Amino acid sequence: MVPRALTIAGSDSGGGAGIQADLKTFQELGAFGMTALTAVTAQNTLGVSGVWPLPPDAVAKQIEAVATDIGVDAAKTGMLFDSAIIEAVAEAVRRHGIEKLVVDPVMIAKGGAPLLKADAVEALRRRLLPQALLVTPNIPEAEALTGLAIRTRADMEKAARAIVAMGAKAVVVKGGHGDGETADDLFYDGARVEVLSAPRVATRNTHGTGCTFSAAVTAALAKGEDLLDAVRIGKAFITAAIREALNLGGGHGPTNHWAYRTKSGS
Ligand SMILES: Nc1ncnc2c1ncn2[C@@H]1O[C@H](COP(=O)(O)OP(=O)(O)OP(=O)(O)O)[C@@H](O)[C@H]1O
Ligand SMILES: Cc1ncc(COP(=O)(O)O)c(N)n1
Repeated sequence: MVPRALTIAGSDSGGGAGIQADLKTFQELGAFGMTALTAVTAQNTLGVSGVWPLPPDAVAKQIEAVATDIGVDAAKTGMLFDSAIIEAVAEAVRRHGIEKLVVDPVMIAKGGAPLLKADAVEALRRRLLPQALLVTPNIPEAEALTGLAIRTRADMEKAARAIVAMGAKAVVVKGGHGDGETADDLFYDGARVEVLSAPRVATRNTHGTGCTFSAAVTAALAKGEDLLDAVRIGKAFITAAIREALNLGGGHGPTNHWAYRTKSGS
């Protein structure tokens, strides 16, 4: 069988984040990529200059179209923009029995532009987290979801436990926003805590790191990997992509989606 992966996310015209990052990542890992677009953004390495959300119905219809014909082995969500789109996605995921769901709770772009309305955090928490196999917040997103302040490893673990208590089966609290020697992510599935660590790369070219990581995990899940192995593959994929990040544009350049395939053995 061909592994089939769906991304439910926004478009980044700059190609480094959003559905563009997701499709490139799916392709690199040998999964057939499909999309349900939630919003169009005008965006480059310098920031976001426009956001146009799609009607919630249009998002639900795209999910229905692919799920009822091609089939979905695993799916991820990225930018969802508002609570009406979140409701439509949650309902479509439920109706089509998509069990391997990775929720990347995208809230704010690297340049500071909001990609989720402030009043939609509650819908994310209430409607989508209970359906998630894995949630992948960065530290500010984990703080927004839990109301906790996160400064230490113990804080990350506390937030991870709170997110699993909201109904998600597992969580990775990503440590990319820290400033230590290593970029450490904390995995928790209700039973075990695992820290995934990689050397921190000194680069400003980190546009789309979160999208790329969650897409790699989703592709690995579509291929039948178990959850922790899929997260390990995601970590190896994003580490290679950041190590070989592309110096494009005048701001935060994109990660390199082909680095895992071409460089990870070297
Ligand atoms: N400079 C870095 N060096 C190595 N790994 C990094 C670096 N920055 C982020 N990572 C890793 O990249 C992955 C994504 O984490 P990050 O915290 O950047 O996500 P994010 O903030 O959601 O991304 P985005 O800003 O694209 O939404 C994590 O595995 C994190 O540890
Ligand atoms: C459409 C879209 N989705 C997600 C992100 C987050 O990525 P980043 O925080 O790296 O800018 C983005 N910038 N644009």
